Amino acid sequence: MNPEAAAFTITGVSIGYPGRPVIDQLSLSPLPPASVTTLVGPNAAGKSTLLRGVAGLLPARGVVRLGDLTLSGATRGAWTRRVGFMPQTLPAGARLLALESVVAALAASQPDEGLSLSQSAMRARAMATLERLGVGGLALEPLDALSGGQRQLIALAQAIVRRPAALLLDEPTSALDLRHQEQVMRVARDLATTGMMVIVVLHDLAMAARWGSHMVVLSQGRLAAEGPPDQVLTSALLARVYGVDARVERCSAGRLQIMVDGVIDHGSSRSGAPPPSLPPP
Ligand SMILES: Nc1ncnc2c1ncn2[C@@H]1O[C@H](COP(=O)(O)OP(=O)(O)OP(=O)(O)O)[C@@H](O)[C@H]1O
Repeated sequence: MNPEAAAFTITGVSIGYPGRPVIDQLSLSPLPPASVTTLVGPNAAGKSTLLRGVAGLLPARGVVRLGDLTLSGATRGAWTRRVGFMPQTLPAGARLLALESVVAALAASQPDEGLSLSQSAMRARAMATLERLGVGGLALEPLDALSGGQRQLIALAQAIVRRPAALLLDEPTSALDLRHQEQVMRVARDLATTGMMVIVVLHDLAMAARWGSHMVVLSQGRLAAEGPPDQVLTSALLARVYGVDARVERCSAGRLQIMVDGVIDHGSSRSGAPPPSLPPP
């Protein structure tokens, strides 16, 4: 168990952009160490804004706490060493090799760690992280030359190489094939079993239900629901938050499946009809 393992709490948090409030006074139940929470919600609900705010990349009001450390009270270095963040996309134009970029992410945490890994130890840890994600073969490739999915895996390696106590992953599987999706979610779960608190933004609700023990649903910057996925995911929630007519069923393997029957328009239900503003086919 990670000795830094501690609950992650978000209380009365508001985050936004100049002239554009997005997250409004959000409070969640404490997210315990050794857990995977999935963060879901419609486009523009504020999921990325929330993660970026609690990662310390956007100004946030309210209290974000990891154990006895708070976002507002910690230095940026102390917070980012303990709270790892994987953005939706890697910044464009990075000229580094993949391995160098992971070493750089690790090196950035060194002064705060109170220990100084040698260059070769950092390279070894970075290489092991790439191999764990199945992309050791990309180590000497320039980031600019990688596919979208490959860049996503390198971004994940950069986030986890520091071994943070809390890990925030923004749609880590959006560009990945089925095998890599499975691999990434397994890594997230394995990291949680070492004591890490992991939050993962996902659009695939069945995947979110499968991999998370706790689900948070955001809608228009506010909390729509949270709790165990099989209690949160109901037809009523999907209608209210996503505007779809859908059924939630358990398949023979015991996993939740979502079957969407149509879009809810003007009070119609299960019509499957296009919105009235569209021309007839
Ligand atoms: N840099 C920015 N400046 C101003 N507004 C922004 C900025 N980034 C996002 N927004 C706005 O904040 C709101 C929430 O966006 P956010 O990206 O957090 O949503 P999301 O739930 O992650 O969406 P998606 O599922 O589409 O990725 C949107 O209305 C968006 O237009």
